[in-house]
Amino acid sequence: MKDFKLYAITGEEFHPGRDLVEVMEEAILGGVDIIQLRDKNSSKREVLRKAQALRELTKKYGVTFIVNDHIDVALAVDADGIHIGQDDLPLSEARKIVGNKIIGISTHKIEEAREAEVGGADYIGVGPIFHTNSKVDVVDPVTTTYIKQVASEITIPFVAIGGIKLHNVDQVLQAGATRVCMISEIVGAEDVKAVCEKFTKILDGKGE
Ligand SMILES: Cc1ncc(COP(=O)(O)OP(=O)(O)O)c(N)n1
Ligand SMILES: Cc1nc(C(=O)O)sc1CCOP(=O)(O)O
Ligand SMILES: [Mg+2]
Repeated sequence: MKDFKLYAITGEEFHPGRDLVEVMEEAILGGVDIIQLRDKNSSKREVLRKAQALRELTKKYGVTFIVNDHIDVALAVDADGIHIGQDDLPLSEARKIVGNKIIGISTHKIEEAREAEVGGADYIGVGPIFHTNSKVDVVDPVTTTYIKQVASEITIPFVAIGGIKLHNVDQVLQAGATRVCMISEIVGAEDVKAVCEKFTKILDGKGE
């Protein structure tokens, strides 16, 4: 897969009154290089409509597009890939359906990371690093210790997620992460593009 650094997940509850595509376009203009559509509340038809719009946007900018949970929607809009959790379809079954599209898997402990790597995942999510209010059924924070474990052992790309903010991202990078993923800190920002530019600079080693 094309490598990435700054991963934004949609979260419309964090920008009431603002258009989804507009917010995600600002994020891309600020340096986000991969976007995931995550929508826990809409009907399948509505998720499809949003996925079509985000597919068009990400194509325009050459940004990778991932769909969370809905493999059928990902296929319908020709997304670049899917993101699945530990309770979703197993990787081997998902692979039969999506072929060589990107498959990302959430992991919360090293055994899950090893299994994902051996099973042929394209990347793993590593989290939640810190406390997060953006996911209801979330496990306790795994802390930066888990990043260190993954960084020292796992060879496929990994992205840190969960409670990551401008004020704590340094801890995440110091632990060995080179890719970060956020919902609220990005899409809930007053100036989405400016926040993403700050993250981009930090990830490029040019931040303050
Ligand atoms: C990059 C990334 N990492 C982890 C997750 C969490 O996915 P999942 O465990 O499927 O939980 P939900 O997002 O569906 O609540 C993710 N979406 N993206
Ligand atoms: C969707 C999700 N998955 C997580 C995991 O650890 O698997 S943490 C998380 C929420 C991330 O949102 P925020 O950046 O607002 O904390
Ligand atoms: Mg999911």
